[in-house]
Amino acid sequence: MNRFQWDSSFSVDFNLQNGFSEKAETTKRYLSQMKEMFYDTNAAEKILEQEDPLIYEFHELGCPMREGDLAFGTTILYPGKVGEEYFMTKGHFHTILDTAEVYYTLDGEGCMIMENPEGETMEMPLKKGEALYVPRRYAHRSVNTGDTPLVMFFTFAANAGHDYGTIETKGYRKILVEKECGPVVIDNPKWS
Ligand SMILES: O=P(O)(O)OC[C@H]1O[C@H](O)[C@H](O)[C@@H](O)[C@@H]1O
Ligand SMILES: [Fe+2]
Repeated sequence: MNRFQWDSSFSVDFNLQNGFSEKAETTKRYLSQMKEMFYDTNAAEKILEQEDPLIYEFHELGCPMREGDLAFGTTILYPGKVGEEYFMTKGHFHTILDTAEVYYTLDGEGCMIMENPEGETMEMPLKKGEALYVPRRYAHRSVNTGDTPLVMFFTFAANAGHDYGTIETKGYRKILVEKECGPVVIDNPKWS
């Protein structure tokens, strides 16, 4: 749905603390929709016996997928864990692989896990007040390592597209888990 005139100028409210907007459309992802993505499937099943927690939600503006436009919005990733693994977004490659993305952390703390099709991986902290550049060709998944919502503003080429398939079937090479010393990046035991 195009509620905005993308060939004209417009402004949108985004709350600095919670990322919410009156104008944007909300999409919610619950644990039941992504339980296979966490490495400890038993821990996920156990949580789901009691409740189906909201893992994250994002707020977009229905930008047309046109070359030259910029899609933007916010993601609110809630704190929590499935077993030792922190709540995270599904993550994706862009269908047009050669397109980058910028994230600005409005609140909370976390980590961006990235990998390219050649298997090179990168992890970068998401810190309140910092912008993070996700380069072309890298799949990106954000992880909340704190105990408050991780709130991020993002923008990317409107025609980039989302490719979940590769990540959904193979998973990420690296995952972020909580150990006694704090958050640690480890090899994904489920990765194949
Ligand atoms: O697409 P997901 O991995 O579920 O993440 C949710 C959303 O958050 C990101 O910030 C992206 O820029 C959005 O395009 C994306 O759809
Ligand atoms: Fe993206």
